[in-house]
Amino acid sequence: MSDAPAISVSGLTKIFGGRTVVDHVTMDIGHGRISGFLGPNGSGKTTTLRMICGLLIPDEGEGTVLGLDLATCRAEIKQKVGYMTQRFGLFEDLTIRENLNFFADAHGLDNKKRRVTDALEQLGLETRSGQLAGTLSGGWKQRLALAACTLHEPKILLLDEPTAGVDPLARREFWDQIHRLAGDGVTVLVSTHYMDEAERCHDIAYIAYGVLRARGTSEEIVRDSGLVALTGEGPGADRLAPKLEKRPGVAMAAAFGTTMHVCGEQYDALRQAVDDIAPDIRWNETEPTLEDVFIYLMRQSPDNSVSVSA
Ligand SMILES: Nc1ncnc2c1ncn2[C@@H]1O[C@H](COP(=O)(O)OP(=O)(O)OP(=O)(O)O)[C@@H](O)[C@H]1O
Repeated sequence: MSDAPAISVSGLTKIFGGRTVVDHVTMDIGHGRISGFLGPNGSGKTTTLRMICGLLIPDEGEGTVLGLDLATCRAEIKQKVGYMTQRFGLFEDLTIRENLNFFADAHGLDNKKRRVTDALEQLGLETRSGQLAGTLSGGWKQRLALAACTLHEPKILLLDEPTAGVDPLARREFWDQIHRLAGDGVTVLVSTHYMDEAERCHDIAYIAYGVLRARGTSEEIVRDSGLVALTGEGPGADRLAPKLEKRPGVAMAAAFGTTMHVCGEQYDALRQAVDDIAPDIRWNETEPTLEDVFIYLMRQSPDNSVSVSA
């Protein structure tokens, strides 16, 4: 395996109708890494994934995927990458096995029988291979979709919100599967809105309205944010958010159960604000969460997702 990153893009940009929806995104992803791709709706995650897998041509920027040039090798890249789109299309009135056979044929794969049998075994679906895909639960559908887009044994997997709307146990099992694939050397870039999933990634890229705002492990992202946080406990603590958010020094305030969680850029200013507003509440310093950082970054980023015409 070469030392070069599995995915390396620089200045990747996409413009739709005069609006820059991906704005000079630069990132590297190492082989066998699981990178989480997070950001508000409409921030350019899908568009970036499509450029990386060769489906969309960037308006600016360059990159390589498995050493192949994005500008000149799009056809080869498409063959080496597995891309699971949002609402990946399974045929509901075909059985599990028939769906897998279909995707194997669509890719023109050799050894179809072996590939489909292996996929069924990895999924634990051998005994149910004759079941109609339409009768599977949401979690199993997503696992079948993952099997369909890994039949050609891609070295890179791009997953676009693969577990949206799936229950926690099924999401956990799906992620076990992703970790197994990464253990076999597959590189994964996966978009998600779930914080628990972000924490299961080796590292994270956070994009807000086209601009990459943070990159690193979850610890690095929290540390680099420079945020500080306090948690308050006591009578009425959970109702203080509206008052606290108006105070200078308070970037965010939110109730968690009966406690109040506040964040700011400077400890002294944050402490002053909470002591002024709620001196009877017990305030303790806590670690900001990844979610705090993402909401903070999102609020600081100009929302370009709605075009305003004169
Ligand atoms: N083919 C297209 N033509 C015009 N605008 C587009 C096209 N595809 C995407 N967009 C716009 O580009 C922006 C980025 O969309 P994209 O789907 O990449 O965001 P996203 O981060 O994946 O969002 P979500 O989290 O909601 O899936 C959005 O404002 C979207 O409306």
